[in-house]
Amino acid sequence: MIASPSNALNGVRVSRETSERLELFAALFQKWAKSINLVAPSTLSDLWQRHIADSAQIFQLFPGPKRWVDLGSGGGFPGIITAIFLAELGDGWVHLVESNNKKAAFLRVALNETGARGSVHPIRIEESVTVVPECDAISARALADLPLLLDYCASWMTAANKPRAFFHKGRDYQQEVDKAVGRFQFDLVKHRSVVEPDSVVLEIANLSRKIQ
Ligand SMILES: C[S@@+](CC[C@H](N)C(=O)[O-])C[C@H]1O[C@@H](n2cnc3c(N)ncnc32)[C@H](O)[C@@H]1O
Repeated sequence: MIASPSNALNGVRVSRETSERLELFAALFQKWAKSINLVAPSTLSDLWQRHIADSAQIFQLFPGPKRWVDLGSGGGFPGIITAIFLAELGDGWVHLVESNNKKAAFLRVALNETGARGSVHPIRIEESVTVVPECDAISARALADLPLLLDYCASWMTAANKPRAFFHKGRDYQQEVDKAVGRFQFDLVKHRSVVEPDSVVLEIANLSRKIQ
């Protein structure tokens, strides 16, 4: 095992193969970001820390082969990074749901060129449950507030296999949790972000809707 290319993965050790895939993805991302707005341009100079390391922590929280759904994947965070980690294991799969056609095209190229394990669904999240009927884990970053995320995920998360969800959230996450508990019951683990001191990753399991 070697350190990541720029030592920017906050102590996460990755194999040479994964490191090379991440580097390839970073180069593709920089190239495409010039013509498509994949992330806020002001964050491009900090791609490794702000986006790749931030995304890598999701797979570290729930490692191993799994069927993932990444909602609103945008430029691939965290879905493509999870799919790159899975490539080394040769098992597991990430379904990337992204309704913007240009971003979906980029995601396809990124999967093909890095050999990551996933597929792109250029559709609305609201339609994706019929396309991806079962999963073990769900991720989403910078997509919606927690109540709406739980609405998006409810069909998967109330299935018998009880998937878990992992959501990046900023410092105001508690207000979103308070709003969500009005409508849902769930188990919650707050993981402090390894990248942003005030941010967290919310891990949610055993979701059910409260009877109103
Ligand atoms: C703010 S971006 C975040 C992208 C990425 N997750 C990240 O953290 O960089 C939100 C993305 O979700 C997509 N999106 C928003 N609502 C959606 C929906 N209902 N169905 C599918 N994609 C959606 C947008 O096109 C956009 O690319």
